[in-house]
Amino acid sequence: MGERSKKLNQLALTAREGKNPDITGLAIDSREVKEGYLFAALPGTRVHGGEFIQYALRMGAAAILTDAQGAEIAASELAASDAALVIAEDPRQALAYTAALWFGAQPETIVAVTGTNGKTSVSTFVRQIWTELGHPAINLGTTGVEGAWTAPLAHTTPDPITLHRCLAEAAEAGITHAAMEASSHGLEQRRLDGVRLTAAAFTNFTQDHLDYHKTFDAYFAAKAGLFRRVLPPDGTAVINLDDPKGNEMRAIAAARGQHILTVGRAGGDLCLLNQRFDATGQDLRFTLWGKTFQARLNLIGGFQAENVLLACGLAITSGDDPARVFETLPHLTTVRGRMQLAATRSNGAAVYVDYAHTPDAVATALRALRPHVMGRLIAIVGAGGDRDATKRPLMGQAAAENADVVYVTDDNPRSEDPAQIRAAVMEGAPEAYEVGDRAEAILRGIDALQPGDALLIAGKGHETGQIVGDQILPFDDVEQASIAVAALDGRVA
Ligand SMILES: CC(=O)N[C@H]1[C@@H](OP(=O)(O)OP(=O)(O)OC[C@H]2O[C@@H](n3ccc(=O)[nH]c3=O)[C@H](O)[C@@H]2O)O[C@H](CO)[C@@H](O)[C@@H]1O[C@H](C)C(=O)N[C@@H](C)C(=O)N[C@H](CCC(=O)O)C(=O)O
Ligand SMILES: Nc1ncnc2c1ncn2[C@@H]1O[C@H](COP(=O)(O)OP(=O)(O)OP(=O)(O)O)[C@@H](O)[C@H]1O
Ligand SMILES: N[C@H](CCC[C@H](N)C(=O)O)C(=O)O
Ligand SMILES: [Mg+2]
Repeated sequence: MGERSKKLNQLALTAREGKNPDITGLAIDSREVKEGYLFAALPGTRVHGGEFIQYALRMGAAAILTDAQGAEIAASELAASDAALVIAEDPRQALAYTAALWFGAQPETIVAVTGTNGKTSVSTFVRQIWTELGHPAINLGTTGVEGAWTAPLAHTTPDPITLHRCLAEAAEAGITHAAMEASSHGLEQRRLDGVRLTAAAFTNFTQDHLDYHKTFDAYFAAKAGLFRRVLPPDGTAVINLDDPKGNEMRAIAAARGQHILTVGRAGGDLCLLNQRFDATGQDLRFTLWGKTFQARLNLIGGFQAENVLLACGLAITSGDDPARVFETLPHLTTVRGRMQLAATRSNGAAVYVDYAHTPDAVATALRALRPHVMGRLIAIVGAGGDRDATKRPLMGQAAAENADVVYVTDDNPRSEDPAQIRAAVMEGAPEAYEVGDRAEAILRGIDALQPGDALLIAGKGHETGQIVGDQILPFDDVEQASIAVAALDGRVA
């Protein structure tokens, strides 16, 4: 029996007596099962994975991990099979710990970031800081695996098999430091269980994902799971105190015996005293435990200072000298698709691409640009299909309140009627121009730019495709902005 199979057995997943499978791999999807695999048949939102046990057994599964319902669904097939059956009360949790044991290795230092907005930004900045300080590092999340090696990921927080495979590959490749995003779906579905976290950060809490979590309380509880359950008692919680939910999250972390490092403008261990903006970024003055520091940040957006200080908090709590951490700040670079200067018109007007896809993010991104704009601020906004529908009018409203001109366009309609999504966004922005075709909206927004104006193209950030029905059509806001500027100004942007 292989070493990994022994570990699985040690886990004593109540394996069926007398059956001793020689496990060769793990799968969460029956279509990926190969001879000797353990298939995790999980309860889903559309269907119970138990429906696929029969297929998995046919493909050679040697063990099935499921719950009582899954076992009942496939009772007759399981009775006729030699495969070990593991019935767990929470099979997602059991799978996550099984994957952690199976893949084994993890980077020594792993930190996670949760919050409605800013996860990708903070985890990317932590990785950039670590890299500057000479640590082999990656970040993993919405933009995939980035840093010392890169790979695409389907989810912000991957399923536990993908996640633990990725962490093991990273550790085996010599990566010592990893910063990851903890999405609320990922926390709720226990995708992070078994990850040996040393610290975690909380950015902020505003509306998103109510389609999945149903209520704000349930959404918050999912995020709090990072500090209540996943981060161990001797870890460090880095908390943004400026968010109205910051104190509640701090109390949750403290009750679990975690060390606390607070970040904020109004106070905190790491306290932002002053920001002075200019055309290419900002100069910061801040204190750490009462001692004052200054640093240059070549990043647009007041909120990026909060993200950067949270990242500093994570780096410091992971053992790096604070003064050295702060010395890296002038070297931090724009996170792909976050307040990214995509093009400049020949009249000097700037075009930014940003991933704002929540009401708070749309407001924050537009407010962040205001100090940099002499003329009008123009916004292009849309909302994704098959996602929280209640945020759509609020996103429109956030655009209408914070921009001078608004274009409402399509984001990723997915299975929904794009016209209906646009209508919902327009409820909050009745004066907006409605231009369904995203490329045309970008062209029109850029055409409207006068000297001193700026345009924010919100919603898709780094994405390189537009999801329409079952298809992913190539689409890249940065590229479209360049094409539009070239067409209008007769030159390459
Ligand atoms: C709502 C949600 O998170 N769904 C995830 C969930 O799917 P589900 O529960 O609906 O699964 P299902 O379709 O009912 O199927 C049940 C089970 O049967 C299995 N199955 C299904 C078909 C088959 O032929 N064989 C088979 O074994 C499935 O793998 C699944 O385990 O479990 C699947 C397997 O792990 C995920 O792929 C799927 O992510 C879907 C695609 C998704 O879009 N998730 C998004 C919303 C998401 O997770 N986003 C977060 C947040 C991003 C943010 O912060 O903004 C992220 O971390 O990316
Ligand atoms: N600290 C912040 N406060 C408010 N808004 C922010 C903050 N940081 C980023 N944003 C806004 O949110 C957008 C998404 O940022 P980012 O990708 O870092 O968030 P995320 O939490 O990873 O999002 P996702 O849930 O899609 O993974 C940015 O493009 C910006 O508009
Ligand atoms: N991680 C986010 C991404 C949203 C991006 C936006 N372009 C959209 O499609 O809604 C989500 O799955 O809700
Ligand atoms: Mg993200």
